[in-house]
Amino acid sequence: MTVVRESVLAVQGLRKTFGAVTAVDGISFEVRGGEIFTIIGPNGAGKTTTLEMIEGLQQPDAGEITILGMKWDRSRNAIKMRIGVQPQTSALFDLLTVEENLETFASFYDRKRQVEEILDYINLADHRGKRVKVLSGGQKQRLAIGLAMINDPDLIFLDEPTTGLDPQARRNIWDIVLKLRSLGKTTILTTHYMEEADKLSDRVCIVDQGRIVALDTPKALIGQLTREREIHLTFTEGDIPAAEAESIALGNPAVTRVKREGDHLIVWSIKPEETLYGLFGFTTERSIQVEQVSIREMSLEDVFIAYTGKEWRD
Ligand SMILES: Nc1ncnc2c1ncn2[C@@H]1O[C@H](COP(=O)(O)OP(=O)(O)OP(=O)(O)O)[C@@H](O)[C@H]1O
Repeated sequence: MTVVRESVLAVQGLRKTFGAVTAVDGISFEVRGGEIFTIIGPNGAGKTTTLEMIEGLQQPDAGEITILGMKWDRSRNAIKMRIGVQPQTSALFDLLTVEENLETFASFYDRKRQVEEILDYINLADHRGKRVKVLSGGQKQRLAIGLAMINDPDLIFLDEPTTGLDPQARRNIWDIVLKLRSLGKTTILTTHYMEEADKLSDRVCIVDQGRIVALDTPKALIGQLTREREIHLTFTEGDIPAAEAESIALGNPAVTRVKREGDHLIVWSIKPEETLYGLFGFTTERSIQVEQVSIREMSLEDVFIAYTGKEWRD
């Protein structure tokens, strides 16, 4: 059975320029209920500007935004009640405690979740009495997400919630994002981290220079790439067996390219299993020992490079 989920956000032809800079250059997409939808792109790609226009914080030069069936110009208050925007950590009240920050934000809304419940979701119950100024970067980000959840929104916006955090603190944020999905919430996330987009997202929208270069599930984006895979082999007995294996690999029609650096051989093949089978046939026959073998999986980073021709930098 196919479950058709309703559209919670539709963006059509969004544009924004700042003087000579076109920050957002005709962006269109649709987000369905319950999705984690990630906008990823390098610095200056237009992620924040796109998000802020959708959040009603910046006025687009052109384009249409429909949130939960409503438009900003006609239903500003109704939209604000049903969305949650993660504030910058600099907007938290430094001298108030975690709990007091949550209570203050809760007082702005009629519909709200219990502070207790939010403390559990963001895993800060043990730190509820601490002032914000003594929290770690990761704890501040978790509190900021908690503040975005306080009005029990249907749609939550998280703008680079993990930038600058260490790997463990980033994972703690991922857990919260996944919890949001299990609560049935829709999350729109921006990030520079490809691995994060891959792990968390139902769909990823890759932007570069204000335009969408690719949009799909991480699996589909990676699957659309060439079937070519990179095989790495390191030979125990050094350069000579590696050079022989190089010539065997070059004779395989599935192999598109070979590169050898001393005892290390890299083989690009559109049929990696078949190529490896051939190479292992040769090494077994010649009693050549292979120290290490690996096949590099394609990632969203390869998708970005394939679509833009540019290297990715975090
Ligand atoms: N208020 C502004 N005035 C002038 N230029 C702006 C303004 N806001 C954004 N820009 C420019 O628009 C482009 C897109 O910026 P934006 O912040 O949306 O990108 P981003 O993808 O969020 O980048 P980052 O990952 O660095 O946050 C950049 O070239 C930026 O310098």
